[in-house]
Amino acid sequence: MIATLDDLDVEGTTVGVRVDVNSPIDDDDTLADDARLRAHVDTLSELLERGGQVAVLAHQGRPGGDDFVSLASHADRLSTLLDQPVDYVDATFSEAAREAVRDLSNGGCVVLENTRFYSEEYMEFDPERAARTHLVEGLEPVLDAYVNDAFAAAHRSQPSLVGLPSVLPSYAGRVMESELDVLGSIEETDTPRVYVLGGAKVSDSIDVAWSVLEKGLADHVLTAGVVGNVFLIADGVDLGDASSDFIYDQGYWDEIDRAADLLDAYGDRIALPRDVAVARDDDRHELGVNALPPGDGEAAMDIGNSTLDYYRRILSDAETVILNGPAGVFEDERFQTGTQELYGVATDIPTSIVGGGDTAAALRTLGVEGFSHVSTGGGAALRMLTAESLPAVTALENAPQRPAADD
Ligand SMILES: Nc1ncnc2c1ncn2[C@@H]1O[C@H](COP(=O)(O)OP(=O)(O)OP(=O)(O)O)[C@@H](O)[C@H]1O
Ligand SMILES: O=C(O)[C@H](O)COP(=O)(O)O
Repeated sequence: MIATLDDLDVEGTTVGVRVDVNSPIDDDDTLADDARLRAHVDTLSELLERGGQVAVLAHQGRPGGDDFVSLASHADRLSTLLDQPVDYVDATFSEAAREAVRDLSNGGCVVLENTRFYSEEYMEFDPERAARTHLVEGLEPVLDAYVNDAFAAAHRSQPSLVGLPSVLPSYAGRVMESELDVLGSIEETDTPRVYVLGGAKVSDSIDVAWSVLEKGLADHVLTAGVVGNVFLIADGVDLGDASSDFIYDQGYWDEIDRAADLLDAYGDRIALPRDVAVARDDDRHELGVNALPPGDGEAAMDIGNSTLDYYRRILSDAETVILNGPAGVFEDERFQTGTQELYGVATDIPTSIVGGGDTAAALRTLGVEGFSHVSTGGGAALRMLTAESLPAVTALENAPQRPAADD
């Protein structure tokens, strides 16, 4: 049983709130998209309005990446979204950070620096060991409680996610609560239930497919994106060198055998693309699977129209659809059709659940809306779809005793 904000006596309490605001970043190292920040506004404003002091903890990017930047511009944006001053301190658990937290008055909010600027926060620990990291030992003395709202990072066992809840009374924020509610009860949704697996996380998607087919949760699995390409190769289709090299370079070559095993075991419930789109003379050009391989240097970048017709027919009977990952390279407008159309069909299904940070961003760009639930999580949502436990959620379940709620 996980405690929520309803169980927390907030007035006068200093709360460390872990959010996931890992976002696209512009060339000047500032925030390019605030969707993930907006998702956490309810949790943060509730805590502030109920008289708490809030220290926000988050990561941005991965070491070495162009998006591995400070949270200064996130704090600026948060100030606008919360309509109140939000301090920022370029420290996470040092004396400077503790001082900034101690200085908070009731209803005050400070954003601490990118947790991953410190190496421990990019390592995986068990909760007991995570509790003895510098981040946890540095912050614990100035916090009364911990709230985890970072569902999208809940598959990581890093100190700010599993260490702090080992030593502080801990609660799920509103985002975490709603994600666990929806993604944790998929087996109760109406059938026929269809899973659409696209995007580029091939191993994770094959794990999900195994799990939902084996457990009888999926009436159909539709494949698209790089996942669909791997299944086509597993089915004996020659996709040409460009797509094959891409799959090899991404480290997914071994997944072809796993996809073939899955087709052997559950082929009657797995749908494969019937055509693909490639770039030819700078335009989109569709090729039926029978016309493959494509020309030299041409890669399968999207699903084509006959695949869309085929998938539309399967989806027309569905009561529930769960989608993860785009159907094609949506960043290139020639290859947006698959994602736009397929996800568009899904909005007409009574229960439609979408996972994936990139996917959610793509859908906003493409103007596709009207889903029952759009998850903030990519890897975390996929992991949850396999019914595996998430370390940060387990840490909340095992968190220490808490003070009683105010009502
Ligand atoms: N046929 C294809 N060939 C190459 N790349 C593709 C293809 N189809 C989709 N992609 C790429 O897949 C990427 C998104 O896949 P991913 O699985 O990471 O999505 P996601 O789960 O929504 O993302 P996130 O990790 O942000 O949660 C996009 O960058 C898109 O260009
Ligand atoms: O964007 C995400 O999926 C989360 O913020 C987790 O990021 P990570 O994959 O770098 O741990």
